[in-house]
This record gives sequence, C-alpha cells and structure tokens, in this order.
Amino acid sequence: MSMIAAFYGSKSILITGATGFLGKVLMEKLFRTSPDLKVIYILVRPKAGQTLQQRVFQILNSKLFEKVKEVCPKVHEKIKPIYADLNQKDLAISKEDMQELLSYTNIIFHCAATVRFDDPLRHAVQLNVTATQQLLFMASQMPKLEAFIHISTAYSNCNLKHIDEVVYPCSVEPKKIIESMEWLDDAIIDEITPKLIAGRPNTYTYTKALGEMLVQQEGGNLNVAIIRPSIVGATWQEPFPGWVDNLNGPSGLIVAAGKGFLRSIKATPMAVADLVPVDTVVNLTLAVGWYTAVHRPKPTLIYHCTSGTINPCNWGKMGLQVLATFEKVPFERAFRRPNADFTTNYFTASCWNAVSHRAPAIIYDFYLRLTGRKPRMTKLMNRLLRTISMLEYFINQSWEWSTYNTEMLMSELSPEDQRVFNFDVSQLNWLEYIENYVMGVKKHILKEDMAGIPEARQHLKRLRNIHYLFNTALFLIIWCLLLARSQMARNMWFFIVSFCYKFISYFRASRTLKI
Ligand SMILES: CCCCCCCCCCCCCCCCCC(=O)SCCNC(=O)CCNC(=O)[C@H](O)C(C)(C)COP(=O)(O)OP(=O)(O)OC[C@H]1O[C@@H](n2cnc3c(N)ncnc32)[C@H](O)[C@@H]1OP(=O)(O)O
Ligand SMILES: NC(=O)C1=CN([C@@H]2O[C@H](COP(=O)(O)OP(=O)(O)OC[C@H]3O[C@@H](n4cnc5c(N)ncnc54)[C@H](OP(=O)(O)O)[C@@H]3O)[C@@H](O)[C@H]2O)C=CC1
Repeated sequence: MSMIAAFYGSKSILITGATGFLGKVLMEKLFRTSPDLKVIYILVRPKAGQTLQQRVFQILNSKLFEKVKEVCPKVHEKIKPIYADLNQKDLAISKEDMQELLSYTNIIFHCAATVRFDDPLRHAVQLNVTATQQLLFMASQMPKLEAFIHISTAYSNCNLKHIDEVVYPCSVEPKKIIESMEWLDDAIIDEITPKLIAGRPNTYTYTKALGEMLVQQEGGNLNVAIIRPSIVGATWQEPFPGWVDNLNGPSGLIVAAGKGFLRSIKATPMAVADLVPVDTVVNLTLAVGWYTAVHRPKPTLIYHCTSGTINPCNWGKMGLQVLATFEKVPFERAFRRPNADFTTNYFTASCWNAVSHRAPAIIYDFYLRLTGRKPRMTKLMNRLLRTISMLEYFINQSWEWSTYNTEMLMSELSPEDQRVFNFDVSQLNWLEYIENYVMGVKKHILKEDMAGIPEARQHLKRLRNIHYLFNTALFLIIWCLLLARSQMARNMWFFIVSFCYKFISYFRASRTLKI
C-alpha cells in the first residue's frame, strides 16, 4: 500500500490554480490514487462566460479525467469550487466560504500564478506576491493545516548560473514592493521595472523570486515547502502519455513549427533543454506534501524538479526529434513544410526571419488580397516572432540546479511510493517522450484526428511542389533581370550555353561513331 496515497485518503485539500495545466494533473492524480479523500476545494474565477460549475464540469468531462471517473465515480461531489479572484483584496472569497476553508483545510497546494512573461509589474506582483501573502495569512488561521506547498519556478533565480535549493534574497524586500504598488503610478512602475528585475528577463521570474522570499519570511510557523519545476511539458506516463492542453513553453513552438510558420529560430543547439513532464512535477509535489506534513522539516525545504543535471537533453536533439515526428504524424493544413534551422548568430537569425518568416507572410497576404480576402498572415507572424523573442533567453543558455533535497526525498519513499509517485527523470527516454509530446499537441491542442494523416501528407507534397515551382520561377526571373542588365551575366550565359552545345555535339558524335 502506498503511504502517500493513504496519507491523502482522509484529507481536505485546497488547490489554487486547479484550472491550469499543472493544477488539473494534480487534481487528477489525487483523485486517482486517493479516491477516498474528503474534499478538494479549488479557488476558481468565472472565465470566458463560464460559471465555476461549468468550468469544473468541463474539466471533469475531459479525456484527462476518464480514468478518475472509473476509480472515483463520485468525483463530482468531492470537488468544491470556491469563488475567488487572486487579483482582488482578500482574494474575493465570501465569508461563509472562508469560514469553511479555515475550519477544514489540511493541505494547501498553491499553483496559481500569472505565467505571462510580459505582464506589467503591478499585475505580476498582485498575482505572484500579494495573493501568495494573502494565502499565507489564511493558512496561518487554519488550525488543521498540515502543509503549505508553494509552486515556484526553477527560473526564479535565472540571473545565476548555478542554483542551489535555497531562497536567494532580492535587493528589495517583497513587503516593500507590495506597499509601493499601492501608491506608485503605472508610468513610474514601468520606469523602475528594468532596475528592479535586473539580471532577469521578465517580471514573471522576478515576482516568482519575490514570492519565494515571502513564503520563507511569512510561512515561519507553518509547514512550508517550495517546489521549483523547470519547463513543464506534456505528461510522460500518467494518466496517459502526451497530454497537454495549453501553448505555454515548448507546446506553442511545436504548433508553430508543425504548421510551418516557424522555420528557423535563434537557439543554441547544445544548450540544455531543461524540460520536466507535468506528471513528474505532480508526483514530486504530492510526495513533498506528504513529507512536509509528516516529517515537518525545518528550515523550509526547496525542491528542484529539473532534468538537466540528471538526464540532459539539448535543444538540438529536441528539435531534430520534433521534426522526425512531423514526418510520421504531420499536422493538417500546414502553411509551409516543417523545418527548423537553429542559429546562434543574431545577424543570421535576422536574415532567416526576413526570408523564412516575413517574406512568405507578405507574399501570402498579397495572394489573399488578390483573391479578395482579408490579409492576416503578417500580423500572425509578427506575434509569433514577438513570442519567440521572449523565449530566446531560455533557449540560448544552460543552468545547473542542485537536486539534493529531491534526491533525499526519493530515498525516504517506500519502493511502492517510488513506483506510484515516480519523479526520477533518469528513466525518461527523451526520443519517446518528445514523440508522444508532439502527438499529444496534435491530438489535444489542435484536436486533429489521426485519420487525417494521409490527407496531411498529400498537402505537404503539394506544398513541396509549390516550393520547387516557386524557387524555379524566382531563379528564372532573377536570371532574366541579370541578363538584361549585366554584361558579365550575358558572358556567363553565353559560356554556359556554348559549353552545353559542345558537350551535346560531342556526345552525339561519340554515339554515331560507336554505331
Ligand atoms: C522544431 C522546433 C522545435 C521546438 C523547439 C522548442 C523550443 C521551446 C522553447 C521553450 C522555452 C520556454 C521557456 C520557459 C521557461 C520558464 C518556465 C516557467 O517557469 S513559466 C511557464 C511558461 N510560461 C510561458 O511559456 C508563457 C509564455 N507566453 C507568454 O508570456 C505570452 O503568451 C506572450 C507574451 C508570449 C504572448 O502574449 P500575447 O501576444 O498577448 O498573446 P497571447 O498570450 O494572448 O497569445 C497570442 C497567441 O499566441 C499563442 N501563444 C501563446 N504562447 C505561445 C507560445 N509559447 N508559442 C506559440 N504561440 C503561443 C496563443 O495561444 C494565442 O493564439 P490565438 O489565441 O491568438 O490563436
Ligand atoms: N508551465 C510551466 O512551464 C511552469 C509553471 N510553473 C509554475 O507552475 C504553476 C502552475 O503553472 P501552469 O499550470 O503552467 O499555469 P497556467 O497558466 O496553466 O495556470 C495558472 C492558474 O492560475 C490561475 N489564476 C491566474 N490568475 C488568477 C486569478 N486572478 N484568480 C484566480 N486564479 C487565477 C488560473 O486560473 P484561470 O484558469 O481562471 O486563468 C490557472 O488555474 C505556476 O505557479 C507557475 O509559475 C513553474 C515552472 C514552469
């Protein structure tokens, strides 16, 4: 019997960010391995015209939860959505709900965050720092609370090259930053943002670092732990390989490459692609929750959930495997044939952007205009290039994360728990994982059916023919222009034609002689 599964068996658990990528997989695993848990409270806001109940209904009816419904048929009754908005003071939780949460919660998993790289500092602070402070305050009033698990990111200290499992202080105290957001106006905040985030590429990584500091400072009397995953990717094994449902991290670029929009990228092929499957992160999170509640380690432990030091894969290998999978399972209605040229040089990258991205988009928009349709490709391409420019920081360098606490935790687990809550990435076969990831993107994000593969292949063949035709036509046009304007080109042309004529005459003469 799994000790971890048994531990969660009788608990009331509070999850923030349960509607997100990680949160959904966390809920799924909890219900599947501990179907008799008491209740999972989830803090949710209405979104895209859907009520809380509709959002929960949609999650439970997704493919991700198919196995859960077999082992825990009453799963609907065990999820309690609580209206909350982390953007608001007191998280906008009603008095009755707050009372219930304070009275019964045993474990908190704090996953909610803004993961956008371009969020204004004020918003990122509100979500990733102030809301964390408010949740810690709530936690401090929970008599039955056994553990508070905070999900951060391995990149919170990406200004360093070697990162240990410790909280590194930021130059300004998080409480001061929270206070200053109350009276500084937006223009001044924008002005000081680059100075505050110094060394980090965006407000996301900075505010996640502030969040960690706050957890360490204000979680003093609680049993707190911090988990730092690197780049979270599709599921590796559970509940099935390749599940993914959003475009963050590599998923968006896999879509862009598979559809033929992204053809080259400024990336260092030898840099480590520090991906971790989402089910690995979830297994570690649940093991940490158990360990923190049962063993109450002091001081606060931080766990790195990374792959680079244990089982490294680099961006070059990943790119090649992604392309190889496109050969097997092409995406439908691609704009161009998938290709991925990696370059580390800024000038080459700019040239490739002009030739491989902007020019085809302009030509396609011209074609759309000619056929009376609204041009859209240039706009889409500009957005894609903007996204890529934000990810470049992470795909052109490597980091080293120590993993002593994570290894220590593994050694504390029983053999059964090591199997059920496996977070050992040394067993990960990258080629297989990436293939399943790409297929998962096709099935679960693009909602493409495998039955459409022959048609997708035909479409790629047509694109290849168009590509050859286009290149031949372009070559001929350029050549004719050169002939009309340059004596040297004409001389070369004369030389080539007379050479070919002589060669053919010689070939004919030698054949006649043989006969
Ligand atoms: C063969 C090639 C091989 C592949 C090589 C793979 C390379 C992978 C590189 C991955 C590096 C990832 C590094 C992450 C490291 C930090 C990890 C974490 O802690 S943090 C956790 C990770 N956090 C993140 O990854 C957040 C990154 N994302 C952002 O911060 C924002 O989306 C944005 C600022 C990039 C764009 O903002 P904005 O212009 O306002 O646009 P919206 O947001 O409104 O979306 C517009 C459209 O773009 C769509 N789309 C969205 N994302 C991506 C994507 N990645 N890509 C492509 N597309 C994407 C989106 O669906 C939408 O489509 P539509 O609905 O219009 O059709
Ligand atoms: N994905 C990755 O690559 C990595 C993620 N992480 C960390 O993991 C955690 C989860 O990330 P992930 O699941 O990928 O992110 P998602 O963007 O998929 O999910 C974010 C969650 O936070 C919720 N949330 C955001 N704003 C609010 C708000 N104002 N009120 C209530 N809820 C809100 C979202 O709710 P809603 O559905 O309503 O928007 C959603 O449930 C984060 O802490 C992130 O920093 C760390 C490393 C890498």
